[in-house]
Amino acid sequence: MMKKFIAQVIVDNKTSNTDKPYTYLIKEEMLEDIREGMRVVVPFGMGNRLIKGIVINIEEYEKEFTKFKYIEDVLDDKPIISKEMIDLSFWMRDYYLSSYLDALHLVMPPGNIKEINTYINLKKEWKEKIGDLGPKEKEIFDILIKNDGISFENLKKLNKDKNLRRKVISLEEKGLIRTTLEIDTKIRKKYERYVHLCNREVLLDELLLDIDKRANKQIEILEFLYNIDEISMKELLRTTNTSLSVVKTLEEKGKVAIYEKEVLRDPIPDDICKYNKHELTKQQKYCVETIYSDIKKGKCDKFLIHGVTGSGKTEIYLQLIEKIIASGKQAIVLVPEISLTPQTVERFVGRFGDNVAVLHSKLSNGERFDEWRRIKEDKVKIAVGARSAVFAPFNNLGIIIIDEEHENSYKSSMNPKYDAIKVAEKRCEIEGASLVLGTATPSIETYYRTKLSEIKLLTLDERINNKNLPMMSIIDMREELDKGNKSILSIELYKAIEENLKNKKQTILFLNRRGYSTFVSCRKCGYVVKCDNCDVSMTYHFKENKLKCHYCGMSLKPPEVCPKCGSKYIKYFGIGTEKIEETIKNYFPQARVARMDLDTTSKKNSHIKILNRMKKGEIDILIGTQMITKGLDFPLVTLVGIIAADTSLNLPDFRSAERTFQLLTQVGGRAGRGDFEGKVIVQTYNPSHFSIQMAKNYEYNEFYETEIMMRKEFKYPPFIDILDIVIYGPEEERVINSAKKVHSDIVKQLEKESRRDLVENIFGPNPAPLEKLKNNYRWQILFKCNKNDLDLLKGVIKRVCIDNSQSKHYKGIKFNIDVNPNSIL
Ligand SMILES: Nc1ncnc2c1ncn2[C@@H]1O[C@H](COP(=O)(O)OP(=O)(O)OP(=O)(O)O)[C@@H](O)[C@H]1O
Ligand SMILES: [Zn+2]
Ligand SMILES: [Zn+2]
Repeated sequence: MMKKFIAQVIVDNKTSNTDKPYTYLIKEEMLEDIREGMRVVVPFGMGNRLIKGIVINIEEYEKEFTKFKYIEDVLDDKPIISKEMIDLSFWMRDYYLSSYLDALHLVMPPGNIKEINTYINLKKEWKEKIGDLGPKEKEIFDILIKNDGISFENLKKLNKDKNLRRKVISLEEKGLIRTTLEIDTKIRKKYERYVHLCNREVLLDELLLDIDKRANKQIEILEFLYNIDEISMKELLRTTNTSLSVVKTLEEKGKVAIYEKEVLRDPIPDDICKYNKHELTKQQKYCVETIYSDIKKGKCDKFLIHGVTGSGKTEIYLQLIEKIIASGKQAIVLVPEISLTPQTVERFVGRFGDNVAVLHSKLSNGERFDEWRRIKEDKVKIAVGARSAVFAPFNNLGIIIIDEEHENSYKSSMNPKYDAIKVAEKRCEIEGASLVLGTATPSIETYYRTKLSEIKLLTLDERINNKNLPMMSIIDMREELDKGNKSILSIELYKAIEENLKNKKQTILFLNRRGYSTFVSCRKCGYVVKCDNCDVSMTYHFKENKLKCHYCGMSLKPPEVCPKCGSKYIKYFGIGTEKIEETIKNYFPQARVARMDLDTTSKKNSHIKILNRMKKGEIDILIGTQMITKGLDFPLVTLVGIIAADTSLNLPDFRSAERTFQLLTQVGGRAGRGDFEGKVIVQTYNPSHFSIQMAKNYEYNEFYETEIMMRKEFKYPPFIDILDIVIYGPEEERVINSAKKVHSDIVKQLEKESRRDLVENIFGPNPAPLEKLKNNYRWQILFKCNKNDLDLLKGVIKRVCIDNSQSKHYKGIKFNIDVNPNSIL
C-alpha cells in the first residue's frame, strides 16, 4: 500500500460535538507547502461545506485512507502558531478540561482566524531586483505591481499557478516583496503619507538638471531626500518648511513618489523618560548571577525571589532581561493587570525602548493584533503584560518573569480557566526557558514548593539603601467605640494624618470595598435590599443616590420606607471609599484629597492621571481600594492607614488569612520608600488574629508555618487539589435535578473504577454561594482530591459532564468546571 500523509485539523465550528481533530489527506503537491500551525480550508460535513481550520499535526499514514477527504487549500505561507504553542494549548485543554477551540484560541493571533489574511506588499527597492526573475515569477510579479497590498487569497484568483505559494516565498526571499499577516477588522488601519525619491541611481546634479534654478524649495527638497531613505510627509514639510503643493509639483515631474504607508498602532506613550541602570546591591547581584549562571548552563530552572517590599526586585528583572536578549533570546514579564501602571511600563520601556511590547486589556483589537505581530515577527524582544501575555508568540523564549506572583489575577475566569503561573511553568518546560517568580508575600502554594526543592528560593531581606520597613500598629476598633469614638477613624489614625499634613508628606488610606456603603437595610425588621436577578445585596452609591447590583449592573432608587414593614428607619450600613472621602474632607478641609477605585477610574487613563498627580505631590491624601496596593513607589508617602482589615479576614474562603497577610504587608509596603521613615496603622475588630499579628512584625516564615499546618489539618491546597463544578441554567428545578444526576453518575463511575474511597471527599450538590446570577440558578459540587487522583477524577468528570453536555438530560443546562479555583463564590 502506498504511503500517504494525513493532517489533523481543528475546524472553526463552535459546537461542542465537533470539538475534536478531524483527519484529512494531504495531496502530494501540497505536501511541501503545508506545516503544523497553518490554516487550511477543508470540506466539512455531509454537504462538504468549505470551512477554515488549523493543522495541529501531520503524520505518515499507511492504513486504509479512502474514507478521508482531502485538504482543499492552505491559507498561510508560514505557520501562524508554533508547534510548541500548539502543544501548550493541548496541555491546557487536558489540565483544565476545556475544549480544543477554547484552548487554541489563547495561543492564536487575537481576533477571529477567519478574518486573518496574508497580504503582499512590494518592497521599495523592487526595481533594482527585478532582473533575477524567471518568466513565471515575472508573470506573478506583474500582477503584484498592479495590486500592491493584495491578499494572498485574491492573488490566487488572478493567477492559477499550481506552485503559487512557493513562487511568492521565492519573491520574498529575493527581496522584492514583504508578506504580513493582517486582520480584516472593522477597525481602520492607520496610514500616513510618505515620500521618497523615484530615482536614486543618478547623481544629484543630474537629478536637478531639469529643475528651474529659481525653484529654491524644490531643489531643497530633492537635496534633502537624496540623503535619506524615506520620510513621512508631515515631517518633510516641517523640516524643510515647505508646503504640500511644492512636493506635489515634484511628484508631477516624476521626481518623487508619494505613497500611503501603514503605521503600526503604538499603544506606548512617547513621553517616557529613560530609566537608568542602578548599580546592583550585593543581594540583587547574587540573584542575577545565580539565575543567569543557571541559564548559561542550559538548565531551565524555576526560581522564587522572595524580596521584602522596596528591595529592588524590578532592577533584578531588568538586568536579567538585558543578559537574556543579549544572548539572542526573548523575555516575557507578567504583572497584575492593575499594576500595569505607567510606573511599571516606564521602567521597562524606559530601559529597553522600542524593544518592548505592552499587552493590556485596554488595547483596541487593532493595537492588540499589531503588538502580537511585532512579537511574532521578532521586532521586539520583550513583552510586558497581564495574564494573557504568557502566550506572547516569541520563537526563542529565554525567560518568563512573573511579578507579584501571589496575586489572584493570574487565574483566568474564562475557559480554559488557566493559572498563568502554571501555564508559564509548562511553557518554560516545553521551550527550554527559565521561570522567575517574584513577590514580597509568596503564595503558600509556591513557598511550599521551595521547601520541596521544586523551586529555588532567593531571598532579599533588606530594602534598598537599608531603609527600614515601616512600623505597623494595630488598633482595636472595639476599644475606640468604648471610648466613645463612633467615627470611622481611630484617634491614632486621625492624629497621624494631621501630623503628616503638617509635615507636608503624603498619606494613603486603604479600604477593601467600593461604593458609599455596602448595603441598605431596615433597622426595625432587618430587611436588606437585594437584586432580584442575582440574590446578592445591592450597593448604595452616594453621588447618584442609587442602589446598584455589582453582578448584573441593575440599578434602583433606594426606598424611603422599608418595603417590608413600612418603617422609616431604613438605613445605610457599612462604609465605602466615598464615605471615607467625605469624612476626610470634613476633618481636614485644607487637604488635597483624591479617591481611586473602580468608580473613579472607569474612564481610560483616569487612573494614570490620579497617579501622576500623586507623583507630582499634588495630592496629600489618596483613598483607594485594591488598585493602590501594588507596585506603587512614591517617596513622599510616609503614612498608610488600613481602615478595616476585617473585610478580607471575613471572606468565605480558605485563603482569607493568607489574603489578609498579603494585603497588610503589600499596602504597608507603600510607606517609607523614600528618605523618610514610614508608618502603617491597621484598624480591625479582630486584632489578635495571627495573620494580623504576624504581618505587623513582618514574620513571613512564622506566618507560613502556621498557615501550612492549618492547610494540612483541614485538607486544603497545596496538599490536595480542589475541583469545582457549577451546574447552572434558567430553570431551578432542572438545575437541581441535573446537579443530582451529575453527582450520582460520578459516584457510579467511581464505584466502577473501584474508587469508592473518593466519594467521601465530594461535597454537594449544594446551592452555590451565589445562588442566582444573571437569571441563572446555580448549584455546586466540590471535590477535594489527592494529587495522584486528579487525573482519574478529571477523566470521570469529563465523561459525565463534558461528553454528555449535549444530551437531552442536560437541555438548557451549562457546566462551569474549575480546576483549583481562586474562590468558590
Ligand atoms: N541597586 C539599586 N540602587 C539604588 N536604587 C535602587 C536599586 N535597585 C532599585 N532601586 C530603587 O529602589 C526602589 C524600590 O525598588 P522596586 O520598586 O523595584 O522594589 P520592589 O522590590 O519591586 O518592591 P515592591 O514589592 O514593593 O513593589 C525603586 O525606586 C528603584 O528605582
Ligand atoms: Zn423593615
Ligand atoms: Zn444583579
